[in-house]
Amino acid sequence: MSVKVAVVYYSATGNVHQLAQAVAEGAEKSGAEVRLRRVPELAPDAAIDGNPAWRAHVDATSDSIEVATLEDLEWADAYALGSPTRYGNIAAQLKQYIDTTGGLWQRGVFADKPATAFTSAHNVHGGNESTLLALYNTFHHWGSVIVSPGFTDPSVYAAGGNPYGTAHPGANGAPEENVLQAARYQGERLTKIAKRLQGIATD
Ligand SMILES: Cc1cc2nc3c(=O)[nH]c(=O)nc-3n(C[C@H](O)[C@H](O)[C@H](O)COP(=O)(O)O)c2cc1C
Repeated sequence: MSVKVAVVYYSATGNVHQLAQAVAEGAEKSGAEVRLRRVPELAPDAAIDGNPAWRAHVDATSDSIEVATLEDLEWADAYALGSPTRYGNIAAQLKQYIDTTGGLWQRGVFADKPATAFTSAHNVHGGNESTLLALYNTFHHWGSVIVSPGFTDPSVYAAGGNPYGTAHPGANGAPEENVLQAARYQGERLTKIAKRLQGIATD
């Protein structure tokens, strides 16, 4: 018996996409069945075309990554949500998806399930933590069990020491191995806690 993890994210220029892949890898390595899903792009083409990196990422992932549905959340035993930091907050694309979950919430689909979050901003102090805490606000309402990394593994320190969740400063370029390793660890930890909550033996 394996736990099922939904990694659901929005990414405009690819940083959060890479973190999401790493979280998914970590969860899979720990024995989870994983669905890696992107939420729909809502921005108009005029905005996307104004940033070549944004257009390139949209085109690169439109066929290769499946779009998240509400059924993915119903299916999963655990959640990892990722968003770029937008003015210190969640990207509207991911928030729009979250704001369609009222029916699931009413049925208690999210209750008692572990959940975690990750982000990328441009700056080290550009609002990473406020974005993560904003995502955790949703988890409180869902009745989920928040599984932040804390300082429970050396990879957290090596990636800058953020106990709230993996946070990549995009000013440094694409996420490097230290940050990807912290994201993998976050996926592993989420899976471990999900197994414990389900009474599945784990270390
Ligand atoms: C509208 C907008 C708002 C942003 N707000 C912030 C911010 O508050 N702090 C920050 O450090 N970076 C900010 N950024 C930069 C992105 O968070 C950063 O480039 C991030 O790494 C993008 O992730 P992605 O490649 O997954 O799209 C903003 C970018 C845009 C387009």
